[in-house]
Amino acid sequence: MKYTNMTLHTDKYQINMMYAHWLNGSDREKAVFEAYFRKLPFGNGFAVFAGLERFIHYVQHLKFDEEILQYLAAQEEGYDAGFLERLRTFRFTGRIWSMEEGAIVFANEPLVRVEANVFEAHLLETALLNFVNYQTLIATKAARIRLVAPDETLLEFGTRRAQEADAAVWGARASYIAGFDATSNLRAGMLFGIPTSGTHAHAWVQHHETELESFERFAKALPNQVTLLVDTYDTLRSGVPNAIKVAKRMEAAGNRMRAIRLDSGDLAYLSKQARRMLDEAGLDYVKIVASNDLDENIIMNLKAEGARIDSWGVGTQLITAADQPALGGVYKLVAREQNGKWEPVIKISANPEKVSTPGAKDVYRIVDRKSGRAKADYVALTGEEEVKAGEPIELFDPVHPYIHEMAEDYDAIPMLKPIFREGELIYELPDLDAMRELHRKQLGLFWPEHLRKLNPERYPVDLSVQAWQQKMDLIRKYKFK
Ligand SMILES: Nc1ncnc2c1ncn2[C@@H]1O[C@H](COP(=O)(O)OP(=O)(O)OP(=O)(O)O)[C@@H](O)[C@H]1O
Ligand SMILES: O=P(O)(O)OC[C@H]1O[C@H](OP(=O)(O)OP(=O)(O)O)[C@H](O)[C@@H]1O
Ligand SMILES: O=C(O)c1cccnc1
Repeated sequence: MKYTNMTLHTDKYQINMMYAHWLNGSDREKAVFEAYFRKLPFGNGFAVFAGLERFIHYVQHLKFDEEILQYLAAQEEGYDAGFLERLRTFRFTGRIWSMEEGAIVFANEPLVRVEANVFEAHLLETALLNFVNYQTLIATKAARIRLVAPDETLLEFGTRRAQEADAAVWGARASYIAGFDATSNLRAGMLFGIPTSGTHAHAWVQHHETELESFERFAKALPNQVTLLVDTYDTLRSGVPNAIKVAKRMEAAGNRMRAIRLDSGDLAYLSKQARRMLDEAGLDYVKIVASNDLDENIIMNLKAEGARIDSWGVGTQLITAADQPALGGVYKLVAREQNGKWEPVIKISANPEKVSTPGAKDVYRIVDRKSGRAKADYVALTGEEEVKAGEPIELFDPVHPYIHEMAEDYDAIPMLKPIFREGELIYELPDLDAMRELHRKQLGLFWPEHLRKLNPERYPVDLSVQAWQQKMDLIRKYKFK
């Protein structure tokens, strides 16, 4: 890579706003921004948060080096030399709170909160949204696939179709957090410690005189890792019978074939036939892997058809989030410091869903003590004490306020964790297996109605009365002044 410094991985307007703040002398005024999305992807009932590790690394390594400063100096904006000098010593000195990777998250709740001088807070927007929107999208897609295949092995095969190299490795990581078992991408394996797995391509078979010879040679080369691709010529007449011959020879030498792979045709029919043939040959331990443009809908259909598939290889549809290629996460200013005091700010819109919720906020997952299940997420202003003390709180839907109830016997789990304080990293990033475990445990908090793939029941994200009241007051102020 020619250039790995990510500091200019931002939209030019951030630098222009930083410049204008610097010229006006407002660059050290404090601001609070929150990142959230307004609509869940894929019609799903939840999303899986991911992207924090990359964001932390980015924040820690922000540096306007000589090459960057020279590039900025040459821009037609004509930035003042004093501004460039200010950038030379730039580092992030603020505070950040975030959801943890693997957490179950919802629309209209803060996922990341940045409290910093406005100069620093602006710079982070683009990269933060870029990382979190993509990784959260892929983790959510992976979670949908995991939910339809709870007991099978899931292999991430997407690199060749990913939107370039970063998407491949970070997408592999996001998939692993949300329940995939392995990736075919060795770089993702090496960078993040994700288990890796690989079979062979049709080219291996085509490169030999006969399919049987190709299978034998492959089995000889990798006796502990033999998965044979059986659909190059004729799956049931040639591929499976040849694989059986090789498996039997392996048995005689004290080895066991792992699996066969089906990559075309009717995967339900072929897997049932192949299973029967393998079982009849006494090879019930040889597993069946399937691939070929799979997604959660096809996998669910295949299972409903009684397909005998132990392991699913999923590429294109997962890594490109093919049915929804972007998550619309946004980063909005919610408060600013004025004469040493915090002042909430609002963005009004003709579209009610786009009216922002003013004030710095925390998110609590309200878990009913009787059922042990999550009832709602409760978004409260950062200073509010009732929910922290477990006092009765009113849960009401901010879009339909007539829908409300009191919560009394609950545990409130604070969802936003402190990540940076005065520019110092204070969060210990868990390893990937701990993130997977966190994800699995969080899923267990929800009723299945909120998790189902098709038309899930909407999980409530409620505003505290104070947050709601403050929003109403500001709407009135701007609408009627
Ligand atoms: N029993 C089934 N029910 C529903 N969908 C299936 C079933 N079997 C396979 N599919 C899916 O149908 C699609 C078939 O795609 P397509 O016709 O392009 O594949 P093919 O012709 O079998 O193989 P190739 O990839 O070599 O073209 C794939 O997405 C596959 O996963
Ligand atoms: O289908 P995906 O979910 O993306 O999974 C990865 C695919 O990549 C490989 O085939 P390749 O793309 O090389 O060729 P093919 O499409 O002709 O099978 C593999 O055999 C899978 O079919
Ligand atoms: O290992 C495999 O079988 C594999 C890996 C990537 C893409 N298609 C298949």
